[in-house]
Amino acid sequence: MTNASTPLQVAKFGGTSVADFTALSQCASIIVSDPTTRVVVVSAAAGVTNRLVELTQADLPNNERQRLLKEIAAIEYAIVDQLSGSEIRAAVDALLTQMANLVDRISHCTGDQLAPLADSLLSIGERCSSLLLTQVLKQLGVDAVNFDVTRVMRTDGHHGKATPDCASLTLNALEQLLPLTENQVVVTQGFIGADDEGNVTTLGRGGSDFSAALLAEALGASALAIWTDVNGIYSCDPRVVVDAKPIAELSFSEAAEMATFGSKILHPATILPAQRSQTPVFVGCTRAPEQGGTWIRNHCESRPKFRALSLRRGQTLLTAHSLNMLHSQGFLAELFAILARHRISVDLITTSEVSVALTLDQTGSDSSGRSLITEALLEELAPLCRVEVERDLSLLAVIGNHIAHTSGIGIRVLDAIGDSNIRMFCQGASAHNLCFLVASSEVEAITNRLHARLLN
Ligand SMILES: Nc1ncnc2c1ncn2[C@@H]1O[C@H](COP(=O)(O)OP(=O)(O)O)[C@@H](O)[C@H]1O
Ligand SMILES: N[C@@H](CC(=O)OP(=O)(O)O)C(=O)O
Repeated sequence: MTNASTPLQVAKFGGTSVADFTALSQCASIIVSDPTTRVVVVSAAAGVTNRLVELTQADLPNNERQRLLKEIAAIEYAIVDQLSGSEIRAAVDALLTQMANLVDRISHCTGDQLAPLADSLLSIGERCSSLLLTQVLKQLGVDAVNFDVTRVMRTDGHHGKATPDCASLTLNALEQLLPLTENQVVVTQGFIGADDEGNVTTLGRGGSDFSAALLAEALGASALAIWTDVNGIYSCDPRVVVDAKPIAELSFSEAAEMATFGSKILHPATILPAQRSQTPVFVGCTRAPEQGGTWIRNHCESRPKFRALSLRRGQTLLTAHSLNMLHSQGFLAELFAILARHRISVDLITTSEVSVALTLDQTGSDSSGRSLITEALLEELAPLCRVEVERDLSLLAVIGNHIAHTSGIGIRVLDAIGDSNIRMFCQGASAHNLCFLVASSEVEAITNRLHARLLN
C-alpha cells in the first residue's frame, strides 16, 4: 500500500482522448494540472482496436489487409509528425513493423496458434498510445516514462478475455511500478496483460477501464479518474436520450448496476476493484475538464428511486426446450455445465415447465468480436434439448434504489413499453433494477418514453 501522506492518483484516458495530437495534449494538461496523477493508463487511439480486430481474421483478403494497415499507420504517424526527435519515430516504426509481421503470420496460421498472435496484434494500439503520450509529456518538460504493463498485469492464458490474477498484479506493481512513481509520471497500457509464460493477453473489449481500476487497487491509489468524451455519467446514454441529465454523484452499487447493464461509459468489471479497495472513481471529459463530472463513492447523499436507464444492444436469447425438464432434477445443472465448458456465463434467466430462456453475459466480450454461440456449443447442447436462438434484441434496464419494494413501478414501465413486444422481463433478483428484452429496432423509442416518464 502507498503511504497515505503521498496520495497517488491513477488516470485513464480512453480512445477518443488519445485519438490525435490535440487530444493527447489535452490529456497532458490534465495530468500536469494534478501532481498526484502518477500513473496514467491509455487505450488505443479511437478506431485502432476495431481495425486490429478485423486484421485478426486469417482469411481477410490481402487488399483489405493492406488498407487497414495503412489506416492505422496514418493515425499513428499523424501524431508522430507533430512531435520532435527521431527516437519516437523509430519507436513507432518498430511497433508498426511488428504489427505488419504479426498480420502476415496470422494470414498463414490456423487453429490454436491464432489466439496468441491475435492478442499480440491487438496490443499494438495501446502500445503506440503509451509511447506517444509519454513523448508529449516529455516535450512539456514532464519526467515521464513509458511502462510495459505486461510486466505486472499477470493473467490466465485465456486469450481474448483473460482473467487478471490480482495477487500477482499487486506484488508486481508494488515492486516494479510503484518505485518509478516517486520521480516520474508512469504511462502504461490498458486492455493488455501477459500470462505466466509472458504471452500477451487481452482483457476483452473496453478493458482499459478495468485495467486502470485493477492498477489503482494494486497501488492503493487515492482515486481513479476515467477521462473520456462526456462530462460524466448521465441518466442515460446521451447519444440515445438527448435530454439525459449528468449525475454528480453515484454509489458504487448504482454505478456497478449501470455498467453491468450496458452503460458503455464504464467497462462492467471496473467498479468491483474500486469498491473492494474503496477507491473513489471520477468520470470526466478530457476536452472539458472544467465542466466537472461524476464521482462514484461508497456512500452518496442522494438515493433516488430511479437513477438511470442502461441499454445493451446485440443481445441473444437462447431458449432450451426439453420435456425431460418436467419434474426432473439436474437439467439446469447439465445445461449450465455445458455453458461453463464453453466459458459462457449466463446473464438473465426465466423458466417454464419445459423450457428455460436465457441471455448470455457479454461482459467484456471476447476481443475477437466472435459470437458466444458457436457450432461446438450447439452440437453439445443438441442431445440435451432443442435450442432456439433469437438475435437482434436489446436489454433495457431501469436502475435505481429499492425498486423491488416500490409499488406502481410495473405499470409505469409497461405503459412506456406500450404495444411493443417484450421477449423477457426480469425483476426481483436485485432490489435495484428491473430489466426487459425488446427488439433492437424499438429500443431507442422505448428508452426515450421511459426516460421521459421516470427521469425527467
Ligand atoms: N449513462 C451514460 N452516461 C454517459 N455516457 C454514456 C452512458 N451510457 C453510454 N455512454 C456512452 O459512453 C461513451 C464513452 O464510452 P467509450 O466510447 O467507451 O469511451 P472511451 O473510449 O473514452 O473509453 C459516451 O460517448 C456515451 O455515448
Ligand atoms: N482499445 C480497447 C480497450 C479500451 O478500453 O478502449 P476504450 O477505452 O476506448 O473503450 C478497445 O477498444 O476495446
